Amino acid sequence: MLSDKLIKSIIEKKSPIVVGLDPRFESLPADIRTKHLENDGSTLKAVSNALIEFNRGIIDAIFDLVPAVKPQVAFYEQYGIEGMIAYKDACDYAKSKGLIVVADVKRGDIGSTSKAYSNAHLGKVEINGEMISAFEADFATINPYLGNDCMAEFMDDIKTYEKGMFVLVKTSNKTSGQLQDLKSGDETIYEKVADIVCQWNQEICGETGYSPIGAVVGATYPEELVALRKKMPKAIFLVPGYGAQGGGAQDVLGAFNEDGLGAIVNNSRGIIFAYQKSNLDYKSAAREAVIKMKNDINQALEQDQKKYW
Ligand SMILES: O=C(O)c1cc(=O)[nH]c(=O)n1[C@@H]1O[C@H](COP(=O)(O)O)[C@@H](O)[C@H]1O
Repeated sequence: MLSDKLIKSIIEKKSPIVVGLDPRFESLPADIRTKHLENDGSTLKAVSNALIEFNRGIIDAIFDLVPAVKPQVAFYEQYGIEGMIAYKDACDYAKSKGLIVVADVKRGDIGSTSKAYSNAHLGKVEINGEMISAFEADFATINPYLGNDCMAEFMDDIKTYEKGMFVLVKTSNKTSGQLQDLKSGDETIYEKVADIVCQWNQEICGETGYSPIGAVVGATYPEELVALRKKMPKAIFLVPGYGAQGGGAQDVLGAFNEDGLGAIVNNSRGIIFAYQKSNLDYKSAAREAVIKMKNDINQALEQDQKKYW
């Protein structure tokens, strides 16, 4: 089961970290930008080729240190079809290096439309009797706003192809409370979503005790992380908001179970653009940033008596 694969890789690499592949063309190293603009002019293709070169460099620099990467589709989609070619390359290249890929697509619609999203990112499409993969990720991020049936449509593919999903429970952004913190009866909306995740966790769970149905909870809400961890013991938490959004090692401690497992912390800009605050080239700077993040989190876990290894 995918949750077992992720937990085992976290243990093997001693690294509960996911690197966010969220490239912005204007922030890429000048030599990469110049080379591709010279080759292809001011075109979407030039950008796409630059993103491919940049991402491959990042993946080469960090694949032995972390279990997973998380490409956020918006950074590719903005460049149209050419951008999506770079998105697919990020997924495929990461997988070729043994990494687990979290497709940050934040999908969810009426059931039948969700099924099409699931086909695109986790499952396959049928063409003339043949089953073919479009984008082949492992996990997808899911927006639960439309309710249970929008999530249920991903379950077939999760079971058939050993995939998983991370459901948005309490997001890291400033105004996440505007809807998510509203009360319905005794519980907030995000607690209601957590209840749904728990129900899915009863239905599917791996030998490590963790389910491939995980939860997104932001590093920027450390108290909520603690409470939600107790509420969803079998869910792996995807924790964004570390680094650029202000979260640090102490803030994410609550995401981990007493066994020292159960969470992967995402950092995108703080790793891929670490070179901007360093004298190193972009690959070495990304590697250094991952090592520092790993040490910081492991040290905090050790002090909290939660370190697994
Ligand atoms: O689902 C996500 O990954 C996500 C959820 C959330 O609550 N907050 C959040 O920042 N994210 C994503 O995590 C990444 C954070 O990027 P950095 O702030 O650069 O580390 C982006 O890809 C966001 O879209």
